[in-house]
Amino acid sequence: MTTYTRERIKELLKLYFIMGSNNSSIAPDYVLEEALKGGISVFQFREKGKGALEGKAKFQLAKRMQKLCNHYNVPFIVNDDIELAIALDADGVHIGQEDEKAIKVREWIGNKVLGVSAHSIQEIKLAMEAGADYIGIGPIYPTSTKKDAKSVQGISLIEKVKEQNLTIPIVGIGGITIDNAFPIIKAGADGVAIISEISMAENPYEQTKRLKKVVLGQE
Ligand SMILES: Cc1ncsc1CCOP(=O)(O)O
Ligand SMILES: C=C1C=NC(C(F)(F)F)=NC1=N
Repeated sequence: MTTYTRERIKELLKLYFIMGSNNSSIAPDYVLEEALKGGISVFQFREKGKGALEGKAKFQLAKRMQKLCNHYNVPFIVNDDIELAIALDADGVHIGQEDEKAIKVREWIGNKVLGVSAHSIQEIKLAMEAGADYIGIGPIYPTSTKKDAKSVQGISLIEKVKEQNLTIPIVGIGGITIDNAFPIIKAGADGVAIISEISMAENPYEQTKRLKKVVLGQE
C-alpha cells in the first residue's frame, strides 16, 4: 500500500485532471498551471496517442509538469510509463488492464500511489488484491479523447461497488463535463477524472473552479 491513507486518497481523487501535450492546442504547461490554480486535487501525466511526445521531449515535459505540481502541492501521477515514474520519483502511477500486471507494478514502485483502470467487479477485486490504492471506472459517458475506450457504462459499476460495500477509493472517467459530473459523485465515486473539459476549455482556470464547485456539491 501507499504512504497515503485511504482517506487521503479519497480526498485527492476529488477533481483529477489528466492530460498530455496532444490534449490541448495551447501550451500544456500553461493549461496545467491554470488548472492547478483552479483547484485540481491530483494530476496525471498521460502522454499517449496521436502526436504524443517520446524520449527526451516527453521526459522534459513530464519534469516541467511535475515541478508545477510540486509548487502547488498536488500529487503528480504518471500514466503507463513506470520507468518514467521511477526516474522522476513521481508520486504514483496509473495502469490499465492491458499494462503490466498490478502485482508486478506494486513491487516496482514500492509505496507510491497505484491506480488501476477496471471495467468489472472481478477486475476491481483483482486490483484490490494486488494492492491498488484507487480504481478508475469508465468511460462513464461517451468520449472521443480515448480512441480505444471500452463501451460506455454509465454509473452502474460505481453503484455496484457501493452495493457490494467495496471500500477502495473510486474515480469516474470519460466524457465528464460541468453538466454531468455531479451524478457520478452522488452515485458514490470519490471524484471525477477529466481531460478535455479542462484541457480544451477557453479558460482552464475558470472551468476548473466551476468543476470544483460542482463536485463539492456547491453548484
Ligand atoms: C483516459 C480515459 N479512460 C477512459 S475514458 C478516457 C478519456 C477521458 O477523456 P475526456 O475527459 O476528455 O472524456
Ligand atoms: C485510462 C484511465 C482510466 N482511469 C484513470 C484515472 F482516472 F486516473 F483513474 N486514468 C486513466 N488513464
